Amino acid sequence: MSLYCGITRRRKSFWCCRLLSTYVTKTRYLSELKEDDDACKKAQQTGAFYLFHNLAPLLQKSEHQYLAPQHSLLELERLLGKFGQDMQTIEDSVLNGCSEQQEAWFALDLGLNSSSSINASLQKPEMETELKGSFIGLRKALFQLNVKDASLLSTAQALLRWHDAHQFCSRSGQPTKKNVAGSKRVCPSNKIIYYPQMTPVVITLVSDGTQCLLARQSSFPEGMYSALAGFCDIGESLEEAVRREVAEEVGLEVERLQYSASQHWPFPNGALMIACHATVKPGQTEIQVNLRELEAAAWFSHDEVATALRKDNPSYQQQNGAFPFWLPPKLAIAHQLIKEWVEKPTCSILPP
Ligand SMILES: NC(=O)C1=CN([C@@H]2O[C@H](COP(=O)(O)OP(=O)(O)OC[C@H]3O[C@@H](n4cnc5c(N)ncnc54)[C@H](O)[C@@H]3O)[C@@H](O)[C@H]2O)C=CC1
Ligand SMILES: [Mg+2]
Repeated sequence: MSLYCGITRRRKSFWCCRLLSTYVTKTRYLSELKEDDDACKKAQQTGAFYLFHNLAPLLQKSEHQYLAPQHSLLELERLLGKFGQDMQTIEDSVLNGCSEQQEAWFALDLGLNSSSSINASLQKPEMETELKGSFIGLRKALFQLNVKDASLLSTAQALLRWHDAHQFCSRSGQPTKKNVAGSKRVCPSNKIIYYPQMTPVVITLVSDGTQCLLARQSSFPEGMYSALAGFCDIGESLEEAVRREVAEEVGLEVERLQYSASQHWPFPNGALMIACHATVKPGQTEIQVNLRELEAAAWFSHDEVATALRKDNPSYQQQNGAFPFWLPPKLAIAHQLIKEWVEKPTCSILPP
């Protein structure tokens, strides 16, 4: 008993003396801001704001990329004042991260929830001039952002969209109230709490050991092929979703599965992409493309895929009547999955 207490005491003092890492400190700070409205309001005073207009982020062009400018609360108040917007607009902002020095970051949409959407859209060009930037759709800008800004703006957009779409309680029909950080909404009449949600999507690179299977939808840019993707159905495990999607889309049965990585993806409405490698039995590679979902699917050799991966700037021009084959850009998890296979084609072949 006394020995046990001794160990406990020593452990306790070890934990107390240990300096928390920057990551842990930052995480705990963010968690406090999500729970404590007063602390979060205080953090807004010294925080930085990313601005959006109808879910399009404010960006500034710098050579070949876009940068996401930040604004202080003071700058924001000046801007809202100038455009005759209500200061209460700031209450619609959502917390989307913080710096290592614990400067909290927020996102605010100046075009949504406006008392007059006509007025808001009229003001957009003037706001852009005032802010020395442009509100650009995330689909257009995502691949020209650095990794940090892409991740921050994707999260912010998903949160802003979720709040815009969840203004009312689905049970009572009453308006719901957002907490200051925007990590939840509560119905004042029945106390139901709504939390922001992501939709799980599986993305699978199927291989037969020497080739990999890539497909394209008619909505993809010409010539671009990617791994097979699909929304998880309710009640499905990850493994079941992969097996079903591959069967539905190309008529094959996968037999082995290896998890690779995951990524938050802002389209269409904020998805959690879960990436896997999978294999089919040698000789069972005949594809039957489901044309309701895909425009085309095909097996590609290691060389073809490795060459396409090396292309930094895909050409959208037809060559000999066809569009050259290219792959999703680096930021997309599909790219990472394909790169992993090129570097180690056996990564999807696990012992049975
Ligand atoms: N980050 C990346 O590397 C990649 C991301 N993706 C993303 O994966 C997503 C899913 O891929 P798809 O092949 O389009 O999915 P999919 O194969 O499940 O087909 C889409 C269809 O599924 C139905 N559906 C079922 N549940 C849905 C839900 N919760 N939301 C929307 N539609 C639903 C709709 O009818 C829709 O037209 C795409 O929206 C795309 O943005 C796709 C490829 C690469
Ligand atoms: Mg699909």
